[in-house]
Amino acid sequence: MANPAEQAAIHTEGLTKVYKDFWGRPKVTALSDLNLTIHRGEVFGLLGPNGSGKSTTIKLLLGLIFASQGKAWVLGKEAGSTDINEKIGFLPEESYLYKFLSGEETLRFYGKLFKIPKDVLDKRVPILLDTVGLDSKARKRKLREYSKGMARRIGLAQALINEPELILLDEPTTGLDPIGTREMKDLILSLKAQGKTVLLCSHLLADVQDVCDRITILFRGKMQEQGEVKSLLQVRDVTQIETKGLTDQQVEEVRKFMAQMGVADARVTHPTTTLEDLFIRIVNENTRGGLSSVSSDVQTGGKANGKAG
Ligand SMILES: Nc1ncnc2c1ncn2[C@@H]1O[C@H](COP(=O)(O)OP(=O)(O)OP(=O)(O)O)[C@@H](O)[C@H]1O
Repeated sequence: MANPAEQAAIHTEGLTKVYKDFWGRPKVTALSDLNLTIHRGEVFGLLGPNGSGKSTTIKLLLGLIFASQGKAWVLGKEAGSTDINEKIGFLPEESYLYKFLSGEETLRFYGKLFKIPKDVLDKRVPILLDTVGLDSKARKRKLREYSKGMARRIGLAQALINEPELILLDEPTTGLDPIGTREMKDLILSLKAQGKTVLLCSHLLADVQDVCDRITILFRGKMQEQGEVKSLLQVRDVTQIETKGLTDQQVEEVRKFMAQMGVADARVTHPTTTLEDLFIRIVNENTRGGLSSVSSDVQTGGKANGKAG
């Protein structure tokens, strides 16, 4: 039988973290007995309110802190093994990038840290900047002039500089407007299409619902729920039939038919869209070039009010 510790992108068994105080006495149980298997190629969501143990889990997977009990494997090796770090990309909640470097210089700098040859970087850097939607003006500007959305984009490009197999994203849509959020979600889906594994930590439930195959919900360090997004959200005792273009009279016929079948509380309504879809449709309808032209307006239009962390 396949061994999940070797095969899975991430596998944990009884993973527990107890933070200790200055005197070495147990202070906070941040993570308790986490058993998790994330398959290669899936987008997996780690959900939970503030303080539920999401960042602790990421730090354990990256080998930045040690488990108090249990074990974690990443890409078939024990978490923290030096030879797997180069296969991992990480976008922290706050990107600590150098404010005096431009977007392009930032990527070259991190590329050099990974010892990526110059000729490879010459090709990869512009492709990555295109991928995250930083145009030719934006990529030359210093990060201290970047808006929060731009800082998030360059943070993601930096996380991808080593062409990682596994990408850990901590609150990737923080600070992004609805258009930037939609683009980030599309990017996550394109990473999945390239066969990458993505672990997405967030408390923004709509974002997670849109892109994740499976999720785990953490609360006070304990796993509360785990499964496929679709099946977790399915309301099993309600049947929904969708169709287009029914006249009011036809709707009335349907209602009568249901009543004849003995269905007392049938609701025949029009579905609602999401606020995000509505917002993006309005922006698209009012912009000649659609979404991409809006994001480049935002990048070049002097909206550099936020700070790159
Ligand atoms: N270094 C530390 N020392 C002591 N307690 C800590 C430490 N780091 C985190 N904690 C505590 O562990 C618990 C889990 O924290 P963690 O940062 O993992 O949660 P989180 O789900 O990532 O929260 P957030 O969404 O706010 O980032 C919290 O109670 C937190 O206060």
